[in-house]
Amino acid sequence: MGEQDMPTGPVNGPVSGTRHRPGPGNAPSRPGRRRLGVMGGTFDPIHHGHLVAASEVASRFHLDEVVFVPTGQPWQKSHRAVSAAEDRYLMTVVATVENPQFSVSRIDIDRGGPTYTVDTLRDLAALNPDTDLFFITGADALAQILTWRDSEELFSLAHFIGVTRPGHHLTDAGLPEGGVSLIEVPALAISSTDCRARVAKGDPVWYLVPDGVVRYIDKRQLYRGE
Ligand SMILES: Nc1ncnc2c1ncn2[C@@H]1O[C@H](COP(=O)(O)OP(=O)(O)OP(=O)(O)O)[C@@H](O)[C@H]1O
Ligand SMILES: O=C(O)c1ccc[n+]([C@@H]2O[C@H](COP(=O)([O-])O)[C@@H](O)[C@H]2O)c1
Repeated sequence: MGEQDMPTGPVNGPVSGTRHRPGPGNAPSRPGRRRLGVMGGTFDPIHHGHLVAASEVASRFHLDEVVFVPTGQPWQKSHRAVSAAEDRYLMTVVATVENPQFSVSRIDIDRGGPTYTVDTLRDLAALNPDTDLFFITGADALAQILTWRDSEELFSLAHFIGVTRPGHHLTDAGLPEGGVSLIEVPALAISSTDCRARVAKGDPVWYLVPDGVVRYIDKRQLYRGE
């Protein structure tokens, strides 16, 4: 099945409101350049929804690598306490260590201050010459993108890939034409919020997050008092 022929029907809600069919067909493809996926997130904790999204986009967009970038200070999550950046960073390393295509960057943590994706992409572009950047977002994050800092500049720095997420409507309405691709990924109704709540209640998170992350949460006693 060719990329343009892939099913566009809903897995967990319609992929609609698009100006083009979902898929990588409108993503830039420039010969000789590296293709680097960027998966930004708070990862508190990282779960299989993040990993499946990154893996699926890497395959469909023929990416050479996906770098996971844990946020330093996620300013749009200031209404709740976020775990220490070092814990979120280490859980992300533990979760990705066995996949040779995955890596983790500390740039947003080490920059300090509130995390803005425009800074993430500027820094990654400077560190990676001759590379095209593909920023991966779930449907919920994509819907908020016009509230991000310098949102108009984002689309000149990277191609954005919106992925389906159970309970959220995936759309590129209002976003620059050609700047975004929408794709369907295997539906995993997992959120970090739910994982934290489960740990707080004493419910298992086995198989929602990688085994090493279950052990890390336990070792560091994360989310117990929430
Ligand atoms: N189950 C999922 N399927 C697809 N994309 C996801 C899924 N969970 C998170 N994402 C995407 O991964 C990125 C990082 O998400 P984040 O670290 O905020 O996780 P979260 O589960 O949404 O966290 P929280 O519940 O704390 O808000 C965002 O673009 C988000 O939309
Ligand atoms: O740039 C911004 O202003 C901005 C505002 C909110 C979220 N983001 C980015 O969106 C990604 C997912 O964020 P979050 O808060 O849903 O984990 C992560 O890379 C954040 O840095 C970026």
